[in-house]
Amino acid sequence: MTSLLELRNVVRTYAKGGLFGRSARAVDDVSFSVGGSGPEILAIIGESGSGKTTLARMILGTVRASGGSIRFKDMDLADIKGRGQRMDFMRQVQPIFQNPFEAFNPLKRLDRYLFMTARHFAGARDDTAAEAASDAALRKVGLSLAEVKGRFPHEMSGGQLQRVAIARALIASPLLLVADEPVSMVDASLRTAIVNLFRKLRDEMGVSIIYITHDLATAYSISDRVVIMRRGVVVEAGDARATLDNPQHPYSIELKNAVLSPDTGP
Ligand SMILES: Nc1ncnc2c1ncn2[C@@H]1O[C@H](COP(=O)(O)OP(=O)(O)OP(=O)(O)O)[C@@H](O)[C@H]1O
Repeated sequence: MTSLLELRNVVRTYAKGGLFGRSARAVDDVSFSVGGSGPEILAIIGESGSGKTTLARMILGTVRASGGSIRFKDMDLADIKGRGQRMDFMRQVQPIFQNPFEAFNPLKRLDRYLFMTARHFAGARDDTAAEAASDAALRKVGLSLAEVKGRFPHEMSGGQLQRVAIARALIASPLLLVADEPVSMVDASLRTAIVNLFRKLRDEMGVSIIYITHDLATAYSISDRVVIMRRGVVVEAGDARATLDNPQHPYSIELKNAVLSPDTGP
């Protein structure tokens, strides 16, 4: 089985400015794959500035790699051309952002986003079809269209809104979700619900998820594999439990010791 997503020696540099045109590597020679043996949750773990968001943007195709290759289902992202190919890729690879209040325009009703996605990515031809597709997706995240219709973002809680964002992504029937710190702005009590939802999406809908986080505890509880990054470089990668139970790299050990209290495990 070929991987759903494969990164090989991916590099992203940014100009540092200054007289000599120096550049810095936000992502430096990163290789890993996702979904080689069926749907999975891969956590990318690292502290602020380790290059996680840059990596997510390259996978979503919104930032170009400066070097290396990113292949989605055997198609190099650099070769995607024209609106048709771009829309097809966007349908299959959907983003979930950190702050759902920033993901939605506060002046726009939430159902507008859902209906628009249903029309663009789920082939809904009229209002009835768009409503049906939206309701079906909302039900997968424990909501319904009746609860969301006509409401503005500020009329929902952070946890509800993040579930609406996930439902919007699901309308497209994606194969891969790229979730960048999706629970860091959500109350602790709702974090587990969203984390459990990701598990359900993997198991029941066959969606693979790249779960980007600095939180080792949630990464441990949901991911199948982990990639630990520091300053743009992968320092350790492997099976989630094995890696986080027994980290080998000094940075991973430091991260584990710093973040987790002894009684919460891993
Ligand atoms: N557009 C940009 N221009 C210049 N430098 C950038 C740009 N985007 C990111 N960087 C730099 O690349 C490095 C990695 O940033 P990135 O946001 O990917 O890290 P991160 O792990 O996601 O951090 P955080 O969790 O704080 O978002 C940082 O040093 C950052 O300053």
